[in-house]
Amino acid sequence: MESLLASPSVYRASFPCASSASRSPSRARLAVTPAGAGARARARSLLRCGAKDSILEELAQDDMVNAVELAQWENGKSINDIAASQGIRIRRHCRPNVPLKEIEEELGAPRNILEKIIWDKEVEVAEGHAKKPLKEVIEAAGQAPPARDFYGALASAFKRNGMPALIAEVKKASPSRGVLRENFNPVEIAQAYEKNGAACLSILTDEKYFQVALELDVLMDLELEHGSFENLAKVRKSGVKCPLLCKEFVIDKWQIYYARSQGADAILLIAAVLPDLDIKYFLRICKELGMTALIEVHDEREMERVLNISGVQLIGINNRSLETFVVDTSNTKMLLDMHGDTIREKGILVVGESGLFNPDDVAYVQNVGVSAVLVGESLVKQDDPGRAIAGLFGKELLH
Ligand SMILES: O=C(O)c1ccccc1NCC(=O)[C@H](O)[C@H](O)COP(=O)(O)O
Repeated sequence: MESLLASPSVYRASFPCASSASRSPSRARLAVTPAGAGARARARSLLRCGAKDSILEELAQDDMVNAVELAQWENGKSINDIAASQGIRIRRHCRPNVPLKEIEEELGAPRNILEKIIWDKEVEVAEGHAKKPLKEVIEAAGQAPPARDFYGALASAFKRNGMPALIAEVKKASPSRGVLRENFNPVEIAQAYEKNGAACLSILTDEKYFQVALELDVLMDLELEHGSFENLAKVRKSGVKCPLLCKEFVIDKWQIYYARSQGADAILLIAAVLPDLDIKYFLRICKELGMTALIEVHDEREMERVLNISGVQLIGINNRSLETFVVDTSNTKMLLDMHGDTIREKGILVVGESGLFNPDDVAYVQNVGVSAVLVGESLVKQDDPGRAIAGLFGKELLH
């Protein structure tokens, strides 16, 4: 773990971002990426001027980053330019210490709820860095009990049941659905899910948008609150054995180390938010920590991007657009009809996410090639979320 403790100064400066959006965390990362002698030399000198970071060293020695990515950095493109060139519509403000009003004068209001969530997350993560410096969080991650095998648990549950493995979601509320469960006891729900055959659990850690019962328009005007990983830690400490997914809006490595320190075995990476280089870098961190990354896509462009990244084991296809909230399960079929062969060749396991309510829905996504499902609303809303699992699958799941 020691090799991860210190990073070159470009990394230490990544939060808060420098004042201009062009000096972004992603850009800082690009500064140490390879693909050509110049890049390697720059990477080496950055590694020299800071301390050792094994992930950076590894990135500096292989060809994970292509020439286009490097050229974008060399031409001084901002994180938002780079993201837009990859079809990403979510913009970053990269100014966590600036009042939102000022940011909105420059960028306009957030274009949708996902962008709003990310803008708030930038502030929350900067506060996290200030309260618990990265070094401390990395040390805590290193001292946590080893991560459980999230991918392996899904693969064996799929085999055992002949049905998609279940990642059962522990969430109180969501931006699209409001409050799902008034009497919310995350530990009780997690234990009931495990008892009734869930292979893994997904724990929402965003406090503002997933745990507060408010109408969307009110939510959009709220003052910022701190994120919470409390439920994750509580479930981990309760004796639940299932591997746990930290369902977070990850934009910075601090969140991954923090999640690990709180007991997460897997983390969500959203392709609609993260440029390729961030995904590659975060995948490396997950690997070092023994964690699984669930990489979420919603459309064809995101799927193509993710399939071009090596080391991806688990792809989630979200049937819900996080920008419009429209849910359409045929999205999974459409993307698997197009890319199923490549996915099978690469041995990637696919998770069908959102909008699954009954055995027909589960059979539908299974028939198009899904090996696991991520389900929240249809379970958590029931009086007995554990027993609701048999209702969802049309039979009891084996442990
Ligand atoms: O669900 C939302 O409203 C939402 C809004 C913005 C970002 C993410 C959001 N949800 C995350 C998810 O996609 C679901 O929690 C997950 O896939 C489970 O879906 P469901 O079974 O439909 O609760």
